[in-house]
Amino acid sequence: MSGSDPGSDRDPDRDSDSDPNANLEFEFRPFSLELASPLETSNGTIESRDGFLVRLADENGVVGYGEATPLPGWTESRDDCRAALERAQDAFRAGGPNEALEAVDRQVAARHAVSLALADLQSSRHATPLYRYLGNGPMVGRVPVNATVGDCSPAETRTAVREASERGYACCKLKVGLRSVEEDIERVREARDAVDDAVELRADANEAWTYEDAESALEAFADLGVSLVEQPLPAGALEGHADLRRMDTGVDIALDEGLLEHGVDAICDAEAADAVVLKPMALGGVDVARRVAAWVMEVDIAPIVTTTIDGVVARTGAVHLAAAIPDVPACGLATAELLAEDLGRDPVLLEKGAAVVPQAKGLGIEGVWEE
Ligand SMILES: O=C(O)CCC(=O)c1ccccc1C(=O)O
Ligand SMILES: [Mg+2]
Repeated sequence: MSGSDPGSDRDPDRDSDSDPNANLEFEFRPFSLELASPLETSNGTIESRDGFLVRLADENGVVGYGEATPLPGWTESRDDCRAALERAQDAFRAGGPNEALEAVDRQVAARHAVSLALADLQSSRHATPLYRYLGNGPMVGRVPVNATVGDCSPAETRTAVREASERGYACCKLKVGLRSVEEDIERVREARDAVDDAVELRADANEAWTYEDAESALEAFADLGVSLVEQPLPAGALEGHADLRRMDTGVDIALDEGLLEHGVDAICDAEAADAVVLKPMALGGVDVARRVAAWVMEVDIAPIVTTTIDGVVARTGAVHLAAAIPDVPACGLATAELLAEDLGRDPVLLEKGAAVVPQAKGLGIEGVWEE
């Protein structure tokens, strides 16, 4: 974290006059959010998102919110997440923020919630929007976002991409890999045909393909002007992805599951990616994701921020993260519409293919706890 560390000067005899965190209240409670319609990916169908909302409050009434929305395969289980948050609560009361973060160090969704609540609280105290606290950078009005199109028929793909472009999206990401490569190529052909060439098309195979599948898909996708394919091969296949890059089709290779499995160093050494996908919920927080972004940008790998279809608290955190990254490419942040319900009012307006970044203090979230 680039801001001042909320717990570094903690006094063992916690004195509320000198330590603003001495009497912080730490609470959390469960929630369950249904999706508007299930999101089909080649790794399974997401039907609902169940997690925990965290709330910190200090004696002056300053509040910080965090969200832990575990997704099996990407994060710890819901049970492990709850147990970790219970430990964090105890550690918070006995020690302070640093002890709480330590208690959730290996549970990424729980760490996401605790670190986000602290960052929201701290940036609120400084009357700074979270993204400026994270990045120390300039004011940013909006970040570009992609529309997310789940697996569906070629005709439905055409309609979904056309509708997204009519709503102003300049980038659409199609989930692929559930159908044959031939049919996915057909879907991309329909998508390409449905919109102006200026609309960027991406695909996300979520590890579905063999090397041969990926070769044929990339060749066809290149002709259809697809800009990037996310995780064509299984996460373990670092060399395979490097080989796909060396085909030099013009289609960029992004690693998502592969980043979580291998980390930045191994990806750089293998020259396995043009871009990496940063999911704060799976990386352990927006602070961790911000550091990964800075690191990969130094070696010319593009950081793309996405959610795991999170509630409004985590989603807004991801918008702030994207706003803290200079010249961020289109990010997978238009996921609110995939949910049938939410934790509270959304402070992020989606307009013409961009997320309008909240400029209020902290996350800019209000009214998610009361109700
Ligand atoms: O990136 C997007 O457009 C939306 C997010 C998304 O695709 C996703 C959502 C949940 C779990 C995994 C993924 C993924 O990128 O693979
Ligand atoms: Mg992905």
